[in-house]
Amino acid sequence: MSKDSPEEESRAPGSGGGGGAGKGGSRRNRADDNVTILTSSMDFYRAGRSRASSSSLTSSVELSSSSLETSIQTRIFKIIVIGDSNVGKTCLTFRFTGGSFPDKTEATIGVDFREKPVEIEGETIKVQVWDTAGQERFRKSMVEHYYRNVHAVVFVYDVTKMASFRNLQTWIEECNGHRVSASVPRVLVGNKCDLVDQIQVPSNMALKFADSHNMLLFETSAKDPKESQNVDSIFMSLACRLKAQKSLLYRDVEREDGRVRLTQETETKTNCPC
Ligand SMILES: Nc1nc2c(ncn2[C@@H]2O[C@H](COP(=O)(O)OP(=O)(O)OP(=O)(O)O)[C@@H](O)[C@H]2O)c(=O)[nH]1
Repeated sequence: MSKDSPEEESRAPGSGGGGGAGKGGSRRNRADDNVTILTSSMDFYRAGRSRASSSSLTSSVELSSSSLETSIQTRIFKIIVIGDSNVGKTCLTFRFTGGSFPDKTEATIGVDFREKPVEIEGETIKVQVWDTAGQERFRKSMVEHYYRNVHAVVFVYDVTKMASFRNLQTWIEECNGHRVSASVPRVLVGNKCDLVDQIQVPSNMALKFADSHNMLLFETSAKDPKESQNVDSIFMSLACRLKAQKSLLYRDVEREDGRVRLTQETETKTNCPC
């Protein structure tokens, strides 16, 4: 799973830049407190080298009362990026949110979260990307926070490291073990495709795995600027899907420990521009 996992032990990279809760990871995440909006059903679509699948669900919204109005005005989608250490999670999130490849990275400790506002069908949405730690020792205390109120999950492997692909099953099990609904959209990303001479994970093998887990597959490179659009597609496909799923029809409001709990009915729209 990670560098500390049974299959592979690896080095300590490091999260270049970003705006995170970051290193150390034990402080409370502001981002985790606010929004939970969520998912229903809609067909996945193909984008670049991606494959389609579908799923459905109902959901609930939990907003801290003080931020209720603001949160409804600007929706925030929490997307977590999961996978072995060194597969390029930091670089992918950096590429999407900052538009570049970091010169240098170090092992992510806890989490780094970065936000990018995107416009979809006239609505500005904040895509909040949680770059998680791949090394077990740097993620232990944070795992609950990763999965809490998550809207979508990006599983990453390194196309030049078969072990990182094999470990995906463990990452998926961890995700399922944290009660992440099967209907929360998930995608699979094979990173480092620029290293063409070193590829160990054939596309057809990855595709088969993605299909069997109802996920889109993106094969891309955080490093190669020509692939930046494909990197954007990973997150935009999820944002479009989440937006389409969320027509908020509040049915029930109840107060719980100073928080307002809203039950929402979701409605599927199919006019996503992506
Ligand atoms: N060639 C190539 N190298 C990459 C790519 N993406 C990341 N790397 C390199 O892979 C190493 C690890 O990248 P990170 O983004 O730090 O990996 P990580 O998955 O965030 O690692 P942890 O924080 O330990 O979980 C760094 O040396 C990057 O420069 C890519 O697309 N192509």
